[in-house]
Amino acid sequence: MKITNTKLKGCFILEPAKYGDSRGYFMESFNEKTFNELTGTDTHFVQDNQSYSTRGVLRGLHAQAGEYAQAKLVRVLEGEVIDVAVDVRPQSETFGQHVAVRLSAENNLQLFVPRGFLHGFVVLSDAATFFYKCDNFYNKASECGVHPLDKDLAIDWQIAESELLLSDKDKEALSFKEVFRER
Ligand SMILES: Cc1cn([C@H]2C[C@H](O)[C@@H](COP(=O)(O)OP(=O)(O)O[C@H]3O[C@H](C)C(=O)[C@H](O)[C@H]3O)O2)c(=O)[nH]c1=O
Repeated sequence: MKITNTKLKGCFILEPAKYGDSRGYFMESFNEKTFNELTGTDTHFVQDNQSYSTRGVLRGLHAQAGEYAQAKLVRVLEGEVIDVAVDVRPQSETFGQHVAVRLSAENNLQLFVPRGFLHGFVVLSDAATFFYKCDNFYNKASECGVHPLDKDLAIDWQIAESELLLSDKDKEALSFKEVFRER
């Protein structure tokens, strides 16, 4: 397992070791001991999520607030996405900054999104199966979101806006400044 820092403290890109042979390949896609040693965290995931989306679907930017905040380890089982994590940790020096990482079944990369981040992704391939581990349970009442095309965040989703497909919830999401007005 290789780990790479991003410009956002605690947000890492991980690449599992892949063992190929004449049959195909094997990899440990996740190992708690290895993960915590490499990230220097004491993370225990409790819920796995999976979603399937066609090209242009954008899910996000979401987070759960307060005691139900979730760290996520995200990866793509099929297809390709641009995955985005936005730092909204109140005291962070990189508050409001984001990373955008191309994750695909091909490149086998994973992104660790710590608690205190907004998260979202857009599908670039014809379809994508997205899989992620969460270190806290789903709690609908704690859900919060920011519009993914927010002008202040200025995220480059690398796809024409005309191709995007958002849920009504995401279309109606507040702007970054409306959600974090006190900053
Ligand atoms: C997140 C979640 C949702 N649901 C139910 C609630 C709805 O009936 C249905 C679809 O939920 P939603 O439209 O919020 O799904 P996404 O738009 O993919 O949301 C996710 O999108 C971005 C990428 C994230 O990082 C979050 O994990 C999550 O917010 O699944 C559950 O039952 N459990 C869950 O953990």
